[in-house]
Amino acid sequence: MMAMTIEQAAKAVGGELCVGLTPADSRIEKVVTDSRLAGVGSLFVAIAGEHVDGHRFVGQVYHSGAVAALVDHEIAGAEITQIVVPDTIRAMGLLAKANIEERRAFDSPFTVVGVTGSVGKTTTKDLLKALLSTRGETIAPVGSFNNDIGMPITALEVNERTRFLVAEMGANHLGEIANLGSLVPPDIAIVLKVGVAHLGEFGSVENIQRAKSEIIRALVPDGVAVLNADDEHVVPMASIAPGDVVWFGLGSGAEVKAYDITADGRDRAGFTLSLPGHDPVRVQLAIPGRHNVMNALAAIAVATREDVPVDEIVRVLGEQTAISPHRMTVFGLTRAGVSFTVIDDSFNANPDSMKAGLDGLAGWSVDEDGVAPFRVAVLGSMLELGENAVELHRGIGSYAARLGIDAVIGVGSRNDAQLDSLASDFIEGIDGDDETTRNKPFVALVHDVDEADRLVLDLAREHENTVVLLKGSHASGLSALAARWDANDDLPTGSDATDRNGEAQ
Ligand SMILES: CC(=O)N[C@H]1[C@@H](OP(=O)(O)OP(=O)(O)OC[C@H]2O[C@@H](n3ccc(=O)[nH]c3=O)[C@H](O)[C@@H]2O)O[C@H](CO)[C@@H](O)[C@@H]1O[C@H](C)C(=O)N[C@@H](C)C(=O)N[C@H](CCC(=O)N[C@@H](CCC[C@@H](N)C(=O)O)C(=O)O)C(=O)O
Ligand SMILES: Nc1ncnc2c1ncn2[C@@H]1O[C@H](COP(=O)(O)OP(=O)(O)OP(=O)(O)O)[C@@H](O)[C@H]1O
Ligand SMILES: C[C@@H](N)C(=O)N[C@H](C)C(=O)O
Repeated sequence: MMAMTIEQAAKAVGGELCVGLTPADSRIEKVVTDSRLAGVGSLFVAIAGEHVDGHRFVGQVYHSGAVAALVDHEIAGAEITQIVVPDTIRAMGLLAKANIEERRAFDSPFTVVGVTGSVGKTTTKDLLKALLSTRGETIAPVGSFNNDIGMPITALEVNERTRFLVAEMGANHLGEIANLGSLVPPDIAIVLKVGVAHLGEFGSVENIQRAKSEIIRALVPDGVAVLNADDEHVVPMASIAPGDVVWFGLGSGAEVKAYDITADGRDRAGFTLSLPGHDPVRVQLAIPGRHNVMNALAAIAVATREDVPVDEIVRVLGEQTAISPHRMTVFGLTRAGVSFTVIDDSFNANPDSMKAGLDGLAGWSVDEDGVAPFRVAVLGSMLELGENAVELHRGIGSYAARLGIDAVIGVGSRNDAQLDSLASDFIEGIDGDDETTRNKPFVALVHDVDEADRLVLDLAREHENTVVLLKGSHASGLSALAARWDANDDLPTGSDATDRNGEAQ
């Protein structure tokens, strides 16, 4: 972070300073929210969580070298100097704001790129970090740290040497992006897509559109809006842009545009990139998922604006295989003597990203021995969709069948009736869809990930070249199954495990 003393930090957050054994003019080196990460020069922000209240650790962090604690009530007897505020999360946001203002006042170029959208933020952030890092030190969030805790944590890493900050801004309520944008106003703001993620919380697509447009309103004067030209809900945001608008997409309205899109047998997309003032150039993405063409275009729009040469863009995107975990991560697995391929897209789910994941699975073609894939979709329920949830789940079941997916396993829950019922709606969507009845996939409803694990093994034993997509909301537990498979941990035991898994016990 930028040079800041405890006293200055207290002023920035409007807190009351309770000076302990650390002098008020001690410099803060970094900000942590976890006492286990506190070290010399740390400011520890105490946050009350679901399991423990971070205030419990205020007494300890002094002994790890921390210089101050941000608290919502004074901890009596603690040696460390404390800054007392009404709300520590809010205060951490104000500290991040002060950090960015300090950086802007420092005499060297610095650019904040804000990224929002219903899908693709983290992927775009990862691609952007790789591209902008070729021009200067770039800070970007860990994973999808995109809320009022994660974004300030990221912004507080900015120091004198930082050239770019990529700030991911997420929301499931109106006003959240406005808040993030007021803390860290972007110089460039990307709006990827207005979809239906968190439709239940937002109430309507129009509200999602309003929420995403908050990032444009938060732009600095003359800030640049990078907008999806193909999304009817994003296009109107140009009317509130304070400066230049850069359009990306596949249609005629785009200036940063992809055409002649192809995909290899692992669904890695290639496309011809058209950029104003440049000859068309071929780009091959190293990450799977045709949907990532749009994310790549948004990142390219910013990169070209920041003078990353086109040949560098082509090279970086062609080499960038790693994005944040559980997003279309592909790995092979031999489990209980059975080999299959996993596409782990289990970070979360909504109808747009479910379709993208299923498209990715459908995009797999014959293996090197010419064996056609047996494509299995293991789908957990999608949460936060409100009154449209049943219909949207049925629509996904029917979408999977129409893509020709060979097997659909809905993963419900023994403990959560809503998760269980929505998972069964995937199957209902297939059963009730006349257009798919002639070519129906194998379908099954299971009630926990152990059952899904065993069933996938059965299918993979029967079918050579089985490819399995894992996709569901966080609460569906599929990311835990992905982690279990990645580590190739033991098979679950269960009443029928011996029969099903034979030698695996
Ligand atoms: C505060 C915190 O970090 N919480 C994390 C913690 O939660 P939990 O309640 O279990 O915490 P604890 O009770 O264990 O601890 C409380 C605090 O005490 C600290 N502490 C603990 C032990 C100890 O020995 N010493 C300590 O100091 C501890 O560090 C805590 O500070 O753990 C959970 C599991 O790992 C985390 O999930 C939880 O993280 C919270 C939720 C969080 O907000 N983290 C941010 C860093 C963040 O940005 N996380 C993002 C999630 C982003 C998000 O939620 N986004 C919104 C909007 C998305 C909208 C988008 N889809 C769109 O369409 O725009 C969302 O609703 O999804 C991430 O991790 O990805
Ligand atoms: N442009 C896109 N169109 C459709 N689906 C997409 C797109 N980009 C990503 N996805 C899907 O969404 C999943 C999550 O991607 P990513 O983490 O980049 O999105 P996000 O917006 O950051 O999500 P969150 O808000 O939950 O952090 C991907 O694994 C993929 O299935
Ligand atoms: C976990 C949270 N950030 C999220 O993305 N929730 C949605 C509903 C999901 O898990 O799919």
